[in-house]
Amino acid sequence: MKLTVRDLDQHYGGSQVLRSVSLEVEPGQCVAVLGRNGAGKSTLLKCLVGLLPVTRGSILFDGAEVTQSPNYRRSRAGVAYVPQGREIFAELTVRENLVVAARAHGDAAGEGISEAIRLFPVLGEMADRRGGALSGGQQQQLAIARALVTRPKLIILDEPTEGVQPSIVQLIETVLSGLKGRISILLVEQYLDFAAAIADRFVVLSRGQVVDQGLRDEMSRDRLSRFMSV
Ligand SMILES: Nc1ncnc2c1ncn2[C@@H]1O[C@H](COP(=O)(O)OP(=O)(O)OP(=O)(O)O)[C@@H](O)[C@H]1O
Repeated sequence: MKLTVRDLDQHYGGSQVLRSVSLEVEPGQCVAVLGRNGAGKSTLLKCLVGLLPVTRGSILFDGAEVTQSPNYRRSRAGVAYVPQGREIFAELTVRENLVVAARAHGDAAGEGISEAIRLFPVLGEMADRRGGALSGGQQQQLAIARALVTRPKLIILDEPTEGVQPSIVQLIETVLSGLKGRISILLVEQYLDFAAAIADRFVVLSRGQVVDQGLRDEMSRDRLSRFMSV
């Protein structure tokens, strides 16, 4: 799926958080949005998936306008979202978390579930454990798996490495790299090494504006780190 974002503005009450944000994710490409805390990265993702209204601009999936479409319709169109903080169902088991997501997308047979467990084997081992009993890294794997069982065309992830140990960061990197080409990926990330390992392009946000963007290989670490927290 191709994602096109044009001149997006967003306000929380009187304060403007996004300022004329434009970006594109080509089919099968991975784009990483970088920027300091409070730059507006999470707000941008929530606007794209329909969890926050925009005040101006447009969002297109494969050229079709979805700017006013509700979240469920964007999800049906093939967009999956992995929010910051994971938001898995803590009281449901790992299997139930996956089944709920699969059923919501008409995949009652759960073929997507077997595939997700193949990618994240620990979820098979923990299938009967409550989501809330998993470690942070296991919950992140579950959150990504839950997005993948919907068989998305575009997956949008908000800081997937936050609070996750290095070996799991490596696994997530491998999984996302393997999906690239088939699925478009938009990710918000503070961890530059991880972003650099999988992203084809970087978009840098500062105070709600795109201040820099380009192909990964064109953007030096110095150029990027001017707009990062570290
Ligand atoms: N619900 C809200 N109501 C009012 N202002 C908000 C709300 N959520 C976020 N903001 C403000 O919007 C701005 C952008 O926040 P956002 O969470 O999008 O930034 P971010 O780049 O994702 O930062 P972080 O990395 O800390 O998540 C911040 O100034 C924040 O205080």
